[in-house]
Amino acid sequence: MKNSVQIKELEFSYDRAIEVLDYIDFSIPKGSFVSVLGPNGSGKTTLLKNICNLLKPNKGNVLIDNKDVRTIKYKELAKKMAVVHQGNDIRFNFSVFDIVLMGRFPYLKKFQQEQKVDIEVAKKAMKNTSTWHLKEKNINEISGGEKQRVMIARALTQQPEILLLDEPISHLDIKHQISILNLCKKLNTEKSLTILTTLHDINLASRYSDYIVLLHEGKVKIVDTPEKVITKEIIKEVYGVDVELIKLSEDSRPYIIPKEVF
Ligand SMILES: Nc1ncnc2c1ncn2[C@@H]1O[C@H](COP(=O)(O)OP(=O)(O)OP(=O)(O)O)[C@@H](O)[C@H]1O
Repeated sequence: MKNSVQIKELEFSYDRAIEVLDYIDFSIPKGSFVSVLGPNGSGKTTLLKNICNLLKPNKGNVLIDNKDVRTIKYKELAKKMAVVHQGNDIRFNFSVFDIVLMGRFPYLKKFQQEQKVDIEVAKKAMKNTSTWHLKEKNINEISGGEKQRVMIARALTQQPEILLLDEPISHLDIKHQISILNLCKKLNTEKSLTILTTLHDINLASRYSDYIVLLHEGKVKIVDTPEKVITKEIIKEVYGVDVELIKLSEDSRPYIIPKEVF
């Protein structure tokens, strides 16, 4: 199987004294759905930022389709990979539609106006993320969950081959959590879009992922299928929580219920 992303012997620190990522080495097969899990501060966001070339590793490198990400031109990379970061503070008063349409920048020449096709792509992405009704609103006058969906629409407007998502469902209610993950899964199965997402919800990660990368204190504890990663022993070791595992009859995936509840 071909790999979309290869992370090779990667090490990173914000200040040289403290290693934040320590020898990260794994590959993401083309068209797979991969979740990055791990406790607060384990390095998930930092890893994503290294993968999309926002941070530079101290050692090792990231290959996208066998090319070092640091050698790929900005627009070329933006056609391959779209990223939805956490936070998304936008200082200017753009309309939601203008923000989504900005996702077409890799396809436009300098000062070139968006064409009909660009508008159609943006509209489709907004319909898919249930944000079309927000199109005329000011980006700073919508809710946190709505903004999160708008930023996903913008990323999809880039028509990438790889989608990197940092906590994409953290502000969403259960209905929108499921609809965003279902959309990702649909694009993943039907269009072979490679998905790499950080998540905190272990059960949703188990339900949707082909593979889970579990980070612990800046190191990869395990990369494997949900069945192999989500065990009582591993969850206890990494999160320090006792859990019960359950399996539903309709799928073979493990789900957890915490035991330490009073
Ligand atoms: N800009 C920064 N400068 C210095 N240290 C940072 C910076 N950003 C993060 N860190 C530190 O790097 C480590 C990893 O942080 P990171 O945000 O990658 O973790 P995370 O797994 O995404 O956490 P969370 O689940 O809380 O979002 C933490 O110890 C954090 O304090």
